Amino acid sequence: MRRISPVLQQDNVDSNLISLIKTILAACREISFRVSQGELAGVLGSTLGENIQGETQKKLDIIANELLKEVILETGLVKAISSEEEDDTVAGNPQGQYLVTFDPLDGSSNTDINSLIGTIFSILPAQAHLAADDPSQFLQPGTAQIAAGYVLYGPSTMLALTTGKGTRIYTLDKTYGGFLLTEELASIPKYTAEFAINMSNQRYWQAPMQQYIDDLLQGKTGKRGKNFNMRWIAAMVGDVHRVLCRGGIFMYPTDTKDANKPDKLRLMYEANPMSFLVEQAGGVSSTGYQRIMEIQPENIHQRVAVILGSKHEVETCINYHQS
Ligand SMILES: O=P(O)(O)OC[C@H]1O[C@](O)(COP(=O)(O)O)[C@@H](O)[C@@H]1O
Ligand SMILES: [Mg+2]
Ligand SMILES: [Mg+2]
Repeated sequence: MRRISPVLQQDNVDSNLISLIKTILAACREISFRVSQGELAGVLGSTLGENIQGETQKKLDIIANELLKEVILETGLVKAISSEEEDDTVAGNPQGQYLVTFDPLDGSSNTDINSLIGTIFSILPAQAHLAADDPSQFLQPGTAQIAAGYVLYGPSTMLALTTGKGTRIYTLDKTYGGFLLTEELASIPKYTAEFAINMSNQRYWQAPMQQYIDDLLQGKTGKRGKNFNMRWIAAMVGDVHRVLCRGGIFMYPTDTKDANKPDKLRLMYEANPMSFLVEQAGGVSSTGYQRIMEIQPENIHQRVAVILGSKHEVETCINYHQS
């Protein structure tokens, strides 16, 4: 099985970018180790703090954020970072070639039940004309991403990574200490009979999503003419991993549950990197109205509606939004 560096070299990835990716993965290996120690490492439970988005921070959110921030900035390759757990962007080397955004710990509510969690990251090009402490340098659409990936801390620790030449899946070999390629090119089946959505929000969705789900739930005897199964992991990283492995449609639509928060998932830390991975595996990712990677971000903590996965099913869902 192949290690990461030769695979990336074969894809003609710049040596600085390879070294940045490997540094991010070194931090993820450390997070993976601490996660596997659970209560023994004292990493479970909540802190007294909240992040900028008013969400209670888990101890692991903070630990993962600090680890990633420190190692990424130490490389000297990065001009600034932006994290879900940081109110503001953090400046690095003014000469750095890259910007990194990350969700240090996705699926925080799963930490206390020993269930799936992960780290999501995205790498953008630095903007020469903007200062290292200027947050507007991050306001680039997802199409500008140079690389994106996630590390899933599950029964095994797995990495999905793209640099724009397909999405590859690696598994952490804990004896050797590095990630080995275990799936050359992920390919999301075009058709699916599996959906993922938080059904408890149904009454708060907009009409097109209500109608799409209603029709889908009718099964074989309804308009769709087939039965669907449902899964919900409560960690986007776990749901997207399933979609990459066997297809499916994952949705977190706009809702009216909280007037201050019509959308839940974050564009820069969750939606864009996952969209890049999904598109590179032959899937589709949209808000229902627009390709997610073409959204021009207006602020770093912006949230968006997300519909992603198997091409035919996502396009069917998009049609409900456009009729
Ligand atoms: O509470 P819900 O509706 O199940 O939300 C689950 C969603 O929230 C998230 O956990 C948000 O991520 P964080 O843990 O990084 O805040 C997504 O990963 C997931 O899809
Ligand atoms: Mg998250
Ligand atoms: Mg998070």
